[in-house]
Amino acid sequence: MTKAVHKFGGSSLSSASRYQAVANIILSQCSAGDSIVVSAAGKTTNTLVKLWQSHVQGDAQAVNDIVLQLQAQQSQLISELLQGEAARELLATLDDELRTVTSASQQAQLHEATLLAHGEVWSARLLAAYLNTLGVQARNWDARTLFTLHQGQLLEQKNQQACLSAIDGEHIHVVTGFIAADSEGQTVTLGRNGSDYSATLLASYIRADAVSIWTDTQGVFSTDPRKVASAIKYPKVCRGQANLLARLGNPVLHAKTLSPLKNTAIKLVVRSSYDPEASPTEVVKEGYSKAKRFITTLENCDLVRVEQLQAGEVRELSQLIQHSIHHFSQGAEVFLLVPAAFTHQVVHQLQGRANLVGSNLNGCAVVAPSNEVTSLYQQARQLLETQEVVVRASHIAQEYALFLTDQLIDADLLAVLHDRLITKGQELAVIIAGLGNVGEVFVAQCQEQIAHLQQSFDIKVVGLLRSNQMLFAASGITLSNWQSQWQNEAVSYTKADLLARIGELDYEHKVVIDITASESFSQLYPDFVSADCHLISANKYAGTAPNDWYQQLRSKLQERNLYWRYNTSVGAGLPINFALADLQNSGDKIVEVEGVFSGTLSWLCSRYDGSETFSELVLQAQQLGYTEPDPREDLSGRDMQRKLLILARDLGLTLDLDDIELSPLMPDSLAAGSWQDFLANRTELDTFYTAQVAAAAAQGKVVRYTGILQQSGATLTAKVGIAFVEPGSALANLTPGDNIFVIRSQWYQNNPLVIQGPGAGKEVTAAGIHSDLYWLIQQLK
Ligand SMILES: NC(=O)c1ccc[n+]([C@@H]2O[C@H](COP(=O)([O-])OP(=O)(O)OC[C@H]3O[C@@H](n4cnc5c(N)ncnc54)[C@H](O)[C@@H]3O)[C@@H](O)[C@H]2O)c1
Ligand SMILES: N[C@@H](CCO)C(=O)O
Repeated sequence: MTKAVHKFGGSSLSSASRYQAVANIILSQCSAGDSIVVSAAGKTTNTLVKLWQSHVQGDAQAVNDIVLQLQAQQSQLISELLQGEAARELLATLDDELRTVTSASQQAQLHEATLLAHGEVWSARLLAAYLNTLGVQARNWDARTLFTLHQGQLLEQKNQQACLSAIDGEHIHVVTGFIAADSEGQTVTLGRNGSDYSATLLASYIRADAVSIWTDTQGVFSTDPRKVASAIKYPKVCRGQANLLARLGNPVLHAKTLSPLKNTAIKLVVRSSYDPEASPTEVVKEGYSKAKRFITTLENCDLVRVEQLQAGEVRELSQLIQHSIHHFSQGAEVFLLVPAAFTHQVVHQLQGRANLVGSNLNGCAVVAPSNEVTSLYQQARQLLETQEVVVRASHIAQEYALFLTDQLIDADLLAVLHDRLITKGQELAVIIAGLGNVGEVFVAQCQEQIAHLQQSFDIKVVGLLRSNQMLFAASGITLSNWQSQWQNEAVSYTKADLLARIGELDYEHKVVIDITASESFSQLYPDFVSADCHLISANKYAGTAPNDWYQQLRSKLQERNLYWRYNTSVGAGLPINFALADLQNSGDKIVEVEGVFSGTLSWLCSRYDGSETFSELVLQAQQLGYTEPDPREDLSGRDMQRKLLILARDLGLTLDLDDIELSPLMPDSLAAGSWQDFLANRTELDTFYTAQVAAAAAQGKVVRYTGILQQSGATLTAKVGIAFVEPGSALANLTPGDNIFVIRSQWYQNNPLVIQGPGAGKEVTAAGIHSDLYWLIQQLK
């Protein structure tokens, strides 16, 4: 049986609705035998610390006020989550505990760690009780009965026995984080981020398979994503780098968290309790992931020079102040980087061997693969200089460069540093789905194109997908002979297989390029976005999906800072979406887009002169690679209707497909049945079309298939259909296969902006997809 430990931090439990979200995660991801380690809800620990300070200052009024505040907060959580007896029981216990706190304070018998422990005890008790009301067999554990320390050292054997006998396979075990007991049974705390440490300790004692740290960020990023929007979430980070980051200011993982995992195969992942579907970061053993680039910031530290630093002394000091301390040697001297609040304690402990050499320092550290550190150090130094940041001290080591400065590295400066130092030298994994007309040409062009793009970005095609088989190679497929690799290595796959392979990719960036004509493939987009993939589509289904689904996809992309390009879905390689976006971004207001947006229908109408039947021409258009897999998608007007909807949504309109009026270029009788049925009855199409031609000719006109999107005040016109146009007009004189987009806007009112050119065809479409890929890379660089 596999066992997992999940840890939820304070922000994940900050309100009743957050508890409910956590319970949902537990319901969907946990099974009996799993353990849930919890921190104190929201800011409860801070409030308890304030209570302690008021007690120390002898401020009885403040103690009372804070007790009332805690009572109100906890009672509210209990009452919102539990009912009846379950609620009454917890409220009564809470009252008893707070009464004991007040009287202990009055009698000067309050004990700091015991007081702080209440936060975790309340969370574990409430979560277990709430899970029970949901029908989960949950049990709540006070970690003081599981973890014992003697003189600051864990009693490993005793703890392991206690944990193994407590954690049975029948329950979900909700365990308090942060707290333990000493050998006299007194409460001790495990320090900052102590609950993460509790989770990995418990996992090591019960020999769990995996630990998930659920937090408010989606994983480990190249820098703080709250400050830098373009921070890159890494799918995998090595334990060594994670450890170093923890000591150099990255708040996601504490150095201590990793120590119980040493010499174990326990998997550690960091994921978001706010977005459980988002792919996590896995912290892996050395050698299981390439080293990445990071930049962290440091605030308010002191630099202390130490004489004769003993082995293990830094660990003891970290234990003492319950905060990780970074140390390094420069020349023959050893330095400690200590959070300023603890310098006094550290200097005191070192008994005359410590000298303060810099105080109130800020700064940053660049953590990177060792062969890149020297050049990054030089670039960072120069950048800091140009930004007029005074570097008081710096240090370069094998895996990082450290800069200690007077000024704070604020979000703007961090964004500049991140942009110049971290986003370079990254890799993009490309997954191409659909190896039909366009897809095959795209892959053939890829070899040369990627060599060209490679100059600025490392790109690897890692996946090729057909509807039933895929070829996946995480280190890259050799494009010069992908066909023979396909013959030997392609395997059939399910959606789950595909998502698992994408989830395993150790790349900074990933993109799925959809060159299928498959609606079901487009329905996987939300999963791709959850796996942090950018999207490029030639396929029109996602862009024309029902509005709610479409909007959710857009928000999800935005939340994750991911891009979606689909320029070829309208007008093939023509820059129509670019043009509309540019006009709007520069303040213009588009009032009308009119024209011919189907390569197939343009080709058919322009080529038809009566010398060949219309259906004969349809088969030729299919051969030329203009049509959709089933050309009735074109003849029905549906494909052009989709294009008009994509344009309308780009203009900010909230429409669905059926809001666009449509008249087909084929008789309704041919819509049903298979393609073979269509072929058997194709004369019906010929009769239909000749009738249209005759009707147009009677008016001195010719047949074309056109579309219009027009906004006039509150009136919106959106339709595609058969039109009879003047023989000399621009619509009549299109080169067969060309599209034309006539754009009227505030700025292009009387003399419209016209974009015209090939609107279908495998070469131009494949080239258009390369243009989308190029655009994506420009954004990522
Ligand atoms: N042909 C053009 O000129 C043109 C222009 C612009 C956009 N497009 C769009 O490009 C897409 C591809 O067009 P095409 O002409 O190459 O079509 P196609 O039918 O020749 O190729 C599509 C390929 O996708 C594969 N496929 C289907 N479902 C799949 C799945 N679930 N996973 C992986 N592969 C799958 C099919 O087996 C087929 O090989 C369509 O969406 C089309 O609308 C085409
Ligand atoms: N079948 C489509 C392909 C381009 O989207 C057309 O003819 O326009």
